[in-house]
Amino acid sequence: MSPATPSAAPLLEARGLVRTHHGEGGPVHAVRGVDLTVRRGEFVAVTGPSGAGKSTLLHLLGGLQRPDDGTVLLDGESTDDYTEARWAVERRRSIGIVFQFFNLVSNLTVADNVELPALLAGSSTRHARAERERLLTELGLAAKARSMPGELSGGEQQRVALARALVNHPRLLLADEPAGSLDSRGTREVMRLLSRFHRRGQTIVLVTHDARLASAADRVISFFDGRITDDVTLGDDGPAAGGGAARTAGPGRVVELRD
Ligand SMILES: Nc1ncnc2c1ncn2[C@@H]1O[C@H](COP(=O)(O)OP(=O)(O)OP(=O)(O)O)[C@@H](O)[C@H]1O
Repeated sequence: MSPATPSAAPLLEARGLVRTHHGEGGPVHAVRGVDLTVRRGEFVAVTGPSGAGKSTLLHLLGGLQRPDDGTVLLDGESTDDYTEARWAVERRRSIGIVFQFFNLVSNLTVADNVELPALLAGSSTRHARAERERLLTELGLAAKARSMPGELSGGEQQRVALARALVNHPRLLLADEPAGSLDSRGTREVMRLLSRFHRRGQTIVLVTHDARLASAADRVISFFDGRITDDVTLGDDGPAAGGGAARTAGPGRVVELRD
């Protein structure tokens, strides 16, 4: 199957995003004015050194943190007036998130971890179970449905987290260093799965400090000191939409991550 062709309509837009953290050591200007447009079907990687502000940016895009200035638009709609509750609904229904440390509910089985967001979003028990079975089978975890998260390897836990993030068919998947705590095998597996879901049309924004992982995406944004410093569409002659100087690059893709 060939990669999904992004449509013209932006799924996600950031305009002039600014976020300063106020810690004990004084203000940290984590995001200093970011303009970014992500089209439906794109797989965008945001890469840069530790402390560049990548996680903060991802948190702003998913409503986990609020910007000091600027706007996030989802499907063209401003989120400026979104309450925490509204963002929570958005994350339950249309924005899936995977984190470096999985964030599974440790006292729920694998099956329940995956079903829970579906039930919270209003799915029937039957539908939630069917979706859970489909995803766990696809991710090679059907035999682990009754296990507790702590009984699984890191790679398996991250696959459960991926199933949980995808169970409601979100428009957007945000991934924050999803392979950051995995060994090389687990890393390859997670990246292969991200590529697979992307080929089926899943829009993904991946944050990683690892440039090799970033090259599994079809667009790579370099982030440094709170700003976009480069925006490259890989293996495509068209410019990337919005934010930073777009250019194209053919070679250097990490093809072995694809299945
Ligand atoms: N809640 C917070 N309070 C204070 N400072 C913070 C907070 N969160 C992040 N920072 C600081 O903001 C800067 C950007 O952090 P962020 O986690 O966004 O960067 P990153 O590029 O994702 O880094 P890493 O790759 O190490 O996760 C860092 O200097 C970090 O210490």
